Amino acid sequence: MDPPTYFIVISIAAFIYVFYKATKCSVLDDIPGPASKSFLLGNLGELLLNQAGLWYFQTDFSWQETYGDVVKFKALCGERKELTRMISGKGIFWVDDNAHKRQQKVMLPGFRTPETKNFLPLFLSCAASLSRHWSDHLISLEKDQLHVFNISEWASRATLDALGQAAFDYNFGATGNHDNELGQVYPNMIFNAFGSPSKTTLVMLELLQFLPTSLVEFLNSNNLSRRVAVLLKVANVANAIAKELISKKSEVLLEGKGKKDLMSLLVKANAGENPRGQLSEDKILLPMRALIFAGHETTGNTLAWLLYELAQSPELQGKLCAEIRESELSIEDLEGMSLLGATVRETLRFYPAVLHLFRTAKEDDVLPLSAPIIMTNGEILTEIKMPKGSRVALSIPAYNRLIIFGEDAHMFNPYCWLEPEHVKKGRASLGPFANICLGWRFAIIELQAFTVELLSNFQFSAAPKTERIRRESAIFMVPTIEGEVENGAQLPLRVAFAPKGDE
Ligand code: HEM
Repeated sequence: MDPPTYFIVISIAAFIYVFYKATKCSVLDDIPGPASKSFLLGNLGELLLNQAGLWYFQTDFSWQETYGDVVKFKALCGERKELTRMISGKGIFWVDDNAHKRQQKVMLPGFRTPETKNFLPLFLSCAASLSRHWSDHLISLEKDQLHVFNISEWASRATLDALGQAAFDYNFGATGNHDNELGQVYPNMIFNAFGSPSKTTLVMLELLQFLPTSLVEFLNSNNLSRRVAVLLKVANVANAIAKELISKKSEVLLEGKGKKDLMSLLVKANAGENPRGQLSEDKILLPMRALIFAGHETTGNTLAWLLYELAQSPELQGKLCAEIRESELSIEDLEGMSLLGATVRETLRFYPAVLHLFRTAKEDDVLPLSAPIIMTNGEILTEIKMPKGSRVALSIPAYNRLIIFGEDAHMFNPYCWLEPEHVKKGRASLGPFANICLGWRFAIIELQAFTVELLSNFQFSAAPKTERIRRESAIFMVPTIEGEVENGAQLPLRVAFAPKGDE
């Protein structure tokens, strides 16, 4: 078949499939939910073209309030695998079943509590490097002149450097404007690839996911669209650096001089596996891109949102500064800073970096419900029968505002984590710390270290554009400015030197 005919056949097959999907009846049809807004996109536009989470919990109209905690919505929602491959390679986020377990097992030793705690000095040093950069800039200004930094950009750069050093013993040079290629292509990568998509882009992305993987891989590898080009560029640079790093790590390990960064631990753990459980040489590259993806934009965006909240609340900022002043910077002290811990936890709840988890039932299954739901036909269900192939999108922003987090779950209130009752009701083990992220300890210590270092040196307050901040949905929750969304991730805050001592 020549390429044009092949393309026409594929397009017709895709259309028939889409038509079949859009009109097919399902046992899930009686679950309450909004009417479909578009034949091709269903309700996907409402989910992905608005501010992150808005459709679940905005006060004047919300899916959560109108339909409850389980909502049926229409979308093609094909397999997300190709999307995942393009972002993070065929690593832990792409593989299933046994391959997933193998990758988890090999990565786990790097994420245990003692190993993660060892990263504290390194995080503090990366945060100090950001502080120096900002200080130099502030010193160069006229006296009393306040400076507005794009916190989003700097948080992204600094957390990329922290990840590079902790995970790979590698300097991306993102904070210091060095000439590292990866340090240049990674910041803002997610927004450039996924931020503010048009309806056409969404339809194309959805349709791509119904084509055979090999064809999609071929199309993507040759596609010159701006968004795909961003991802390809990052993938190529990351793969080249990963290869260079792995060969260095293996040599060092063979000489018995392995370091304590995640990648060295991973190469070591893999070498210690029995040959059947070992990842092959090319597969050991896979975690690197997955780790950069999972461990940089997540903490970068969370840090930006945390500073945003502090800028809105001088009282909270002052109390945190006081707590930090009274403590040393050891790991024990960090653990003892209860308001700091509560603020980080509340930021993770209120601004969840990851917006959705997508899951597909591999076989007929039953989804138990924590509370009964009333179907449109009046039936009351305490569990949902999920036929094989059913797709579920878990909204983390919606989950994190459930009543289980308290009556004031719609407000940012770190103090609630200090109330013994709040934690006793089991909330501590929910949401932010749910058991799905390998890097959660890493993330908490990193966020604490950055907050301590930055608040020890600077004061944050709102800038003129701060009130126009939007929560952009770009796989992650990314801050942008109303009216300037096309300029990418932005969180402008005024930064000044912190008053010294009792000033
Ligand atoms: C604010 C920070 C973070 C948040 C909100 C977060 C959130 C998440 C979520 C929701 C998942 C589940 C994804 C899915 O199943 O589709 C996940 C998985 C994962 N995260 Fe994180 N993460 C954060 C930081 C980190 C860091 C710093 C690292 C590594 C340095 C990391 C490494 C991973 C890995 C390896 C997985 C895959 C685990 C598996 O599939 O078994 N994360 N994370």
